[in-house]
Amino acid sequence: MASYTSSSAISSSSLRITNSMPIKGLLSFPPTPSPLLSFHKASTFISLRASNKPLTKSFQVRAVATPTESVAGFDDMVAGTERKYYMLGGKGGVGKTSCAASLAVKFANNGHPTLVVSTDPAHSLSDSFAQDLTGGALVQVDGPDYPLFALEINPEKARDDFRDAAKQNGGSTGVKDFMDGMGLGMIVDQLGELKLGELLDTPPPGLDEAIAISKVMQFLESQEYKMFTRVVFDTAPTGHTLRLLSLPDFLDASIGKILKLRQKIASATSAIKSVFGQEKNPQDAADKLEKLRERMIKVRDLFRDTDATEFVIVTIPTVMAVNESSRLSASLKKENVPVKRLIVNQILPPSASDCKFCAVKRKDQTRALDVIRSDPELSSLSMIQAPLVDVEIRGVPALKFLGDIIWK
Ligand SMILES: Nc1ncnc2c1ncn2[C@@H]1O[C@H](COP(=O)(O)OP(=O)(O)OP(=O)(O)O)[C@@H](O)[C@H]1O
Repeated sequence: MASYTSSSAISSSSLRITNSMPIKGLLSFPPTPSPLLSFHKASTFISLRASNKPLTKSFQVRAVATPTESVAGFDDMVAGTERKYYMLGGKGGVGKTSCAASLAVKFANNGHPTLVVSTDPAHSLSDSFAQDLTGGALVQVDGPDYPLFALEINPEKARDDFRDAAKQNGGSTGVKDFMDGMGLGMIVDQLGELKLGELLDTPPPGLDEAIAISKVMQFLESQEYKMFTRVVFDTAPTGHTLRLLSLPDFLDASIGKILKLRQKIASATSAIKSVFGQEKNPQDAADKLEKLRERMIKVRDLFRDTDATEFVIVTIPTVMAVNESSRLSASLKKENVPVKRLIVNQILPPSASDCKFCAVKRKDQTRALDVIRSDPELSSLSMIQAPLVDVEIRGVPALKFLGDIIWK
């Protein structure tokens, strides 16, 4: 059993225990990974700080742990230099961002130039890293050993781009009215069938995210971003993710139809041509839409690529969250999205003397864990148990701490 004191480095160069309290246990700080967590003390204070920088921020994390049922298989996740994508998703508030950010930190500390992307319209990556990552551009995260960049995609901006491209290609209600007035009923019918006006004016949940992910694909195709060998997505809560999965197919079909329609209209009458003549460069708009369509197909294929992609479900030990995770797992399987791991986050740490509240809570959690073990969808997944720690997980040192517990 390892014993760490104030002089022991608990990680690669960036972190050091700075107080004098000993930590005893099998906490898996490199280089001594352990398959089990078992603590002598239920909780121990450690203080972490970035060693190469002035001690502007020092904080304490109460290290708590609980026995894990299986390990994450991080060796497998970190192996190879070809690019891999990890998408973390689950019910709102279960800890998706914390788990995604901790995985990204761990990849970066293990030699992978890593990109972590939030496609959740309610971003919390900035909060998680305690760094301003807003603005829709790549921002380098301070702290990890290898480059770690974060990107919060602005879904509204992405949607506006899409809306503009689609409008220029005949999707707007204005063009629809015009064509109606011209007696081109057949085309109007097709537009009606596409329900495009509705789609663009009140986009269904998930559209933003689909477009955001397609935007990320656009980034990743460029030479500048070729360096990233691990890409971690912090996705929106379950409902959005589920809709997102069916959206690329839907959009693929819709955009294909818009493009065909555009061709038909363009050759129909010169009057209609003049409508499209309002575009500065109609060919540009068509190309933009065609590119978006291609990226949508890539996104769809990426979700199903067993070699390159894995969807990790994050849940908490409550029956409600577990049931939702089960439905998510079923939907992902139906869509042929590869899922192997389930993180059960915020498990109460062991304690010799539970208060009444904790005892009831623990019983509840045990019941939820039993539900997972007997759930036909979830029982086959590798279950990773992550402890509830009694401080907020904020900043790289704290994320490293969490990551070293979860990703082993
Ligand atoms: N294992 C844990 N122990 C203690 N606190 C945790 C743990 N995991 C997450 N938290 C805290 O729970 C809160 C929600 O976590 P997080 O933002 O990661 O969840 P989320 O699923 O991404 O939420 P949302 O659905 O709102 O995006 C944060 O304050 C985070 O610090």
